[in-house]
Amino acid sequence: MLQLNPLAAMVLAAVSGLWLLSRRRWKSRAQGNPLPPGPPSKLLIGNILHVSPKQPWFKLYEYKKQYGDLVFFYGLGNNVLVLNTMEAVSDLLDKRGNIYSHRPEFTVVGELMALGQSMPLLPYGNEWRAHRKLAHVALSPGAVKQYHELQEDLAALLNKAILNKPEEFFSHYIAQVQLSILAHETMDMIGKATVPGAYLADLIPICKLLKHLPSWFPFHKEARLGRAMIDEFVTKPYEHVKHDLSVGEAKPSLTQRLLSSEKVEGLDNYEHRVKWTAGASAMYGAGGETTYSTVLLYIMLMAMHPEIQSADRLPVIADRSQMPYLPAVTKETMRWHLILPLNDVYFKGTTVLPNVWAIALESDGKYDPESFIPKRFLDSSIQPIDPNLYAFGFGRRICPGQYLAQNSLFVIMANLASAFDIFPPAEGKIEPSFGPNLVSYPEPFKCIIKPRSASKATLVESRAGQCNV
Ligand code: HEM
Repeated sequence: MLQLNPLAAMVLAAVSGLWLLSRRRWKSRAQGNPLPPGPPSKLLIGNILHVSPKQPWFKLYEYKKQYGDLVFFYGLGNNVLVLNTMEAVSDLLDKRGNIYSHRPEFTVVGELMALGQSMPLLPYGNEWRAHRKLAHVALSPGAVKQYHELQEDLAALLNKAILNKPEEFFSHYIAQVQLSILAHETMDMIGKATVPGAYLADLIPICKLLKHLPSWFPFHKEARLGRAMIDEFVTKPYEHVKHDLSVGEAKPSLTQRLLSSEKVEGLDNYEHRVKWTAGASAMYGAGGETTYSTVLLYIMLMAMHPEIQSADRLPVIADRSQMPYLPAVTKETMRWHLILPLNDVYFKGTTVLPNVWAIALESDGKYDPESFIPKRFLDSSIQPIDPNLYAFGFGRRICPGQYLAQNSLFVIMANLASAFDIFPPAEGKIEPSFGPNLVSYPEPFKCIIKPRSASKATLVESRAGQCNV
């Protein structure tokens, strides 16, 4: 009898499986079944390879122009449905959120590195619900008020750091939110590993079997390292807050809020869940990546458009309703470059991808969609879609940190706008470019940041002196 070694058997099983799956789709199209259109396909590999794993949003935007509101990709055991309009996204992900709220499985980062226990990767179900309940306690619109003072202090300290060393603006914010080297490296590793298709085992379902290969295979080594980094990243800050609570010195934070408030009713395994909810939030947003990259993007856009900056005192979060121009600048910053351009859900074998990039670039009928023009959000003759409706995701998976993030963005941007003028670099000009990770933040760039006046500089110094952090 023919003896196959395990690897050859897996490869054979993979190829046969793919061939069968691909034939089914191929036949379905040939029989006129109503699959949405997509780029031309080939037997065995379908058309999935038209979705590049590197910054796929650019190509997907082109496909929208070519194939319309819904575009379908398949092959190598994957089905991907791309939704290109707000209507399509809202029909599926908001109105039918009960079925479109699963996540695709990530074998390497989710299972082998154990990140699958964090909220963003948890499947839709009881464990995920428990994490969302906890997140709601700490991050609901009412709960985030308790962080106002802290956020205002952090914005004031950022202003001071920039005043003292304006040329180091790129790293101040990281220092500000106390992202240690470990956190930064872990975030970078997670950011790379969670881009769809980063590992073969995630791109080709049958390759999930690769996880059964002996532990000396190189990708197992990489996974073990990743697992240890993630574990330390989640456990260390948690233990730190627990210690501070025990000696009565804990500062406001998600973990502090959840450990010091009444336990949420009906939740067992409380500490483990708190640790992972706070850890996941740290990883996904509060850790800084999302807010940090939006702030960097804002500085970059201000340097490219110095004509639109002005303000005359250091603002607080309560000022938001009296400052209509700044929210317009914030919205336009979020629209002009989405820092989380991919967020997908999973339903019965199909990954559903709201193409937020294409939605952001949808024409408002008046202003060029690719240009940075904040006044589009103040012009009553048009109704551009508010980026807050798509930048934070959709349906039941919508970002639980959005209220905290909106406050952070407002207070940081308002403080920067009030204290500094931001100009392009003395030599050359800024050519915007962005990293390839899940959070797509600006690549380092140079600009000139100067205090508006000597009195502004004094105000920045004295406000920073009153901080409690
Ligand atoms: C500008 C800042 C932010 C942006 C643009 C943003 C955007 C998003 C988006 C688009 C999603 C949905 C992702 C998906 O469906 O795959 C998401 C999910 C999430 N965000 Fe945020 N976020 C921001 C800040 C924050 C903050 C400050 C926190 C926590 C304090 C946070 C915690 C989370 C968590 C835990 C999830 C996963 C939710 C789930 O899967 O149920 N985010 N965010």
